[in-house]
Amino acid sequence: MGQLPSTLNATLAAWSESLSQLWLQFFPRWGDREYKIVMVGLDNAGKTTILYRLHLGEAVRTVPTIGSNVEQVKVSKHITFEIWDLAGQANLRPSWSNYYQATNAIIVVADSTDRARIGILKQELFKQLQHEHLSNACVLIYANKQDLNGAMTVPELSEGLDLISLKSHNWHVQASCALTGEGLLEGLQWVAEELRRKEAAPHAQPLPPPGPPQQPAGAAAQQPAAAPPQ
Ligand SMILES: Nc1nc2c(ncn2[C@@H]2O[C@H](COP(=O)(O)OP(=O)(O)OP(=O)(O)O)[C@@H](O)[C@H]2O)c(=O)[nH]1
Ligand SMILES: [Mg+2]
Repeated sequence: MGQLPSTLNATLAAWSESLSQLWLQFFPRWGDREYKIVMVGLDNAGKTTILYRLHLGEAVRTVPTIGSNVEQVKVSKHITFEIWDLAGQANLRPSWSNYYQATNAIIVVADSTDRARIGILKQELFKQLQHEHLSNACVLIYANKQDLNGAMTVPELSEGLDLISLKSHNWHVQASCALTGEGLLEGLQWVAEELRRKEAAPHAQPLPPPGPPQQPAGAAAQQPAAAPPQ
């Protein structure tokens, strides 16, 4: 059999690629899906430790984050989360909203031993959830540092954050220890289930389409995956 001319070959390949992209767009359950998650919380809560525990499977040494870290975490065969870890220091919190566009879920990390600042975390939580780009996001709260003496239990933390009055968003509190990884995947599985449930709902608001990661306005330069966390 004769060979197809190379231009025809290239055209056929391009068509085939476009068709498969179109297919994935209309039948996303049959293709891979990527969702954007933003992780916030006060300084020293354990956000960066959580991100790298999930991404690398080990506890890394951290320094306080200035800017952000972002990594991909695969939660199932077809679902990948792009998780943004933001800086928790008080003067850096105003930058959080620069990252919210097209966010599917927000993770709030609490240092469960930090009883003194639970009121500040509550204020931040309720303030952030008023942001228009988070109106359709579900909320996972990690009650982190459960390995430490005096850590608030999940009911104690829920009360401290007054979650009973949080009606605008679906939320879930997950006990966790970032050093061992305990509870981290369970939390992400809740998020995955929430997103699946929303997509399956007959009148679900459309989720932002999967696509290349967006560089948030004003975001700090990203580190390569292998660089040590900030
Ligand atoms: N015992 C214990 N220590 C933890 C846990 N998670 C994080 N840490 C420690 O808490 C400290 C702060 O952790 P980070 O991950 O840097 O905190 P962060 O929330 O990213 O802080 P910022 O970047 O300043 O917002 C580090 O010394 C971590 O090792 C945990 O589950 N248990
Ligand atoms: Mg950090």
